[in-house]
Amino acid sequence: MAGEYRLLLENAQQLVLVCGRGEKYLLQAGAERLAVLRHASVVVGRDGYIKAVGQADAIRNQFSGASFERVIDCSGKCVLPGLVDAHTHPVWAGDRVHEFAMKLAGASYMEIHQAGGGIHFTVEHTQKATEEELFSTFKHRLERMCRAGSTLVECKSGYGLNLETELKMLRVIERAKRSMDIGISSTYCGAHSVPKGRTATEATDDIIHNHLPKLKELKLSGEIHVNNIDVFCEKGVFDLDSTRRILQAGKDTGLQINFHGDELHPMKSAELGAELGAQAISHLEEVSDEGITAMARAKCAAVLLPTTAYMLRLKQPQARKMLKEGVIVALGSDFNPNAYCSSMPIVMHLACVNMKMSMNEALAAATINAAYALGKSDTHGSIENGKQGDLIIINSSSPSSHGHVILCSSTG
Ligand SMILES: N=CN[C@@H](CCC(=O)O)C(=O)O
Ligand SMILES: [Zn+2]
Repeated sequence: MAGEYRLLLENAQQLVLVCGRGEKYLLQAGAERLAVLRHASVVVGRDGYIKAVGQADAIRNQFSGASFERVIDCSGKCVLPGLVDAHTHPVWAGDRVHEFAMKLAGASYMEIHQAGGGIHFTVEHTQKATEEELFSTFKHRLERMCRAGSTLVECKSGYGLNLETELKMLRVIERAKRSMDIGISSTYCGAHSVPKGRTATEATDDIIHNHLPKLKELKLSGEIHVNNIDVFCEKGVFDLDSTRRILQAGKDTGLQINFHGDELHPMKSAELGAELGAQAISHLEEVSDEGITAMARAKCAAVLLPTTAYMLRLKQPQARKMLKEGVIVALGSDFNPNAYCSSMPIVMHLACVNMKMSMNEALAAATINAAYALGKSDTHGSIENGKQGDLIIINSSSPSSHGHVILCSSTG
């Protein structure tokens, strides 16, 4: 085949497609049998999309007359789809390392929050920071994520709470979306905490009557395009009723529902998410059995966050039960000032050790299923013709050994 192409990754020892038949997600059985080709190659076109995947010999013959901007010999190496991080809070100012000492001394996450620290501390500093300062630290954080293999990252606002600062955060995320070689799914999380001096009902009304209409206006003018809506549905933060009102209003504005639920207390968040048609719910350490059943039925992804349970010494989310019941299990780093982990390989490792997921389940959860949680599994999360050429090469012949990412190519 003649023509000009961007990239040829040639003769990988293992080309881990994850899936290869247009699957939108993998349940337990599918995750156990990931699609893998040996001695295989992949071609990415100049538009950044995958044009061919197959045995190295067949690709060599098929593209014998073609030219490539870059050819990489992947002999002895392993190629995987770029990792997808389905939950991060990466835009903020103000270090909270002092709270780590408080937690080690026995304070709980909620005790610190209720005493005006935690999210409130970060909000105070983020409100004062300039857009430029926020962008500069955010950019470095994204670069670190990319170096660890993430090529698509969900990024939340939520340390502004007032409209002005929420928009500042969303503008920063939008700027990265347009200027950086990493995919971003942006989330409006104005209901991350109840602002000091307000009730949850007042905050809910403000979000519904002021924040969401403004987001709609900015979308129409092409200034900011947000993908998801999030609420921290938790005892002492937003109760089930306020959560329902905000999520429904967000959905009516055209946003995908993707929210924090059942983290510290059982809230029936999973049941609510399934009823509202949520694309995903994160955390779920305290999910009920009925909630798990409802999520499986509604094809609502569970975004599990092993760093949070580790950092806060919470009980682990019941990954095994969710998988057994047919829930789509995805993973996220939950990168935030309280859980400073930008590496999806570490997240996958924690998921295996602490949540008892198999290595293949963790890989499916950090690729195709995380892409599904963001409504992007048509274009991301596996190595298939027509998908974005987001690929990582590791200097190891097997995806599960201790290889390092040596190239992370994202077409943004
Ligand atoms: N639980 C709520 N939000 C974050 C933590 C944010 C913070 O503490 O700054 C989470 O997902 O873990
Ligand atoms: Zn979070």
